[in-house]
Amino acid sequence: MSQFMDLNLSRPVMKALEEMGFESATSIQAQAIPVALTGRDMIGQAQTGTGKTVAFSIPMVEMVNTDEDYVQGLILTPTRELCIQVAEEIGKVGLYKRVRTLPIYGGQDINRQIKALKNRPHVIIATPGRLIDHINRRTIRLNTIKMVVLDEADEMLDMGFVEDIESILKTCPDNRQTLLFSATMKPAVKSLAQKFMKDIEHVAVKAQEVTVPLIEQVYYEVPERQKLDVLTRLLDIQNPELAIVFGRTKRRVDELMNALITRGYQADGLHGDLSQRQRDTVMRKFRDGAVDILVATDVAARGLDVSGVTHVYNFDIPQDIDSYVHRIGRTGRAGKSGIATTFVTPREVEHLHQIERITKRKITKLPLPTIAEARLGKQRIAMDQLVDAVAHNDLSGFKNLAEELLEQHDSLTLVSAALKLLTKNTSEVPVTLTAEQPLRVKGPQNRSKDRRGPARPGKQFGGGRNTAGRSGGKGPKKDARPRKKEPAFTR
Ligand SMILES: Nc1ncnc2c1ncn2[C@@H]1O[C@H](COP(=O)(O)OP(=O)(O)OP(=O)(O)O)[C@@H](O)[C@H]1O
Ligand SMILES: [Mg+2]
Repeated sequence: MSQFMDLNLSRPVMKALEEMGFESATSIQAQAIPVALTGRDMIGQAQTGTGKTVAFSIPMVEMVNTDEDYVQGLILTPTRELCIQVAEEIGKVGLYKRVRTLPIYGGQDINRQIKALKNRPHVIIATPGRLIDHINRRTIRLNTIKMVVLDEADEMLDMGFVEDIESILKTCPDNRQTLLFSATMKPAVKSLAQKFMKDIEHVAVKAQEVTVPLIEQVYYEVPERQKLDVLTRLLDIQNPELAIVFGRTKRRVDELMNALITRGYQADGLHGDLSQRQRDTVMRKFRDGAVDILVATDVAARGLDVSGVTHVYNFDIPQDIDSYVHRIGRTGRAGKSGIATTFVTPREVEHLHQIERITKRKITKLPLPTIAEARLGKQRIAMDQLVDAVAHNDLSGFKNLAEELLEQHDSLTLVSAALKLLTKNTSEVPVTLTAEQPLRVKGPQNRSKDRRGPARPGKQFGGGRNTAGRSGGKGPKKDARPRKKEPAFTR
């Protein structure tokens, strides 16, 4: 464990880190920060949830000269939610240095952004599409940029942002510093790096495994039409603090969210067809714990850091192995443990084994949960609620009635009745979901349904070359128009 103290950081940054409650630097922070502070270009790779955001936020904040009122730093992120989150994190690191930050993302009123730009932010955090819009309108100029960070660089390339990113990097001064971070890398990133970075230092935290050991990984072989019952049984048994359930398509996410609500769970959905206002509301409710189940497409797979996510469920097996790594990485963050559960239909079992082979990690097969186990789980939840009420509620207004009841019935019967009333009885309400086709990505004719663009040798199910992915040469896709970026069948 390294101390931040050893990294030669400025006082305001040290004070901010202290306030954030960080005692020591994580491995990637200890390794990447000194390199980045020298001004060198860097590729940083470390497992999910290991603090890469702070690893680039510190050098960024240290680099900014707050005596100057122009944009000096740029951070690109693949999704809007991540853009907001990274802006908040860097805002915290830069608080005492008074670094002004501004998130710029699609779906938000552009005039509001133009107005906010008048406050002369030092660091802009942006999704590529919207940034390009601003560059074209000349409302943002990048000729004063000293440092660029690409967070989740591989994902941005996968999403078809390659042309946008190239044109953004071309607009920045040649002598800028470029940092690139992700938990997963692939050849396309290397070729981007070769084109736009100089004298690159590779900082990779040597991990035994691609996935985080603190995440327990299990799977269930379950026929498509039984998935919902199995999920609700698991939710009853496991009673997650917060859970993310990943579905393959937007339709799937909508249907699943409604099904869970029908069965009495507090769920909400996130995907690219929602308005930005809806997306913001969903994320806020999930972060506040007002909903405890977030049903989402892969739009939530990358970078999102919500504390309290104890469980991730892959209701549908992800389209590729990197997506698996990032999805399950929404739990087991910052040293906490988590459980990642994947459903595979009988025809998809081979995909699961491929994930095991490539991540070099066994995923344990478990027997399907029974109705009896789920019933017991629900009763335990009811019991917890009752015990919680005993501990945290002022019950004085109920005591007279309670005494009256105890004159007529014995306490065992009364408590049992209270438990019965508290036990959820909606978990088996029949709901039908539209069936998803099993994952098949072997032949080119199936690839048209593939979320991912370029071939990723050894990482993609089936291994063959992709012919119709998202970066199929159809030009840049703007995040201002999420529908284009997120094919209906994928997100
Ligand atoms: N030095 C530290 N000590 C304790 N917690 C930390 C430290 N640095 C970061 N964290 C916390 O760890 C969590 C994960 O950090 P972060 O989101 O940066 O991970 P990441 O490596 O970017 O993961 P991903 O690959 O999923 O994007 C955050 O809640 C962050 O506040
Ligand atoms: Mg991250």
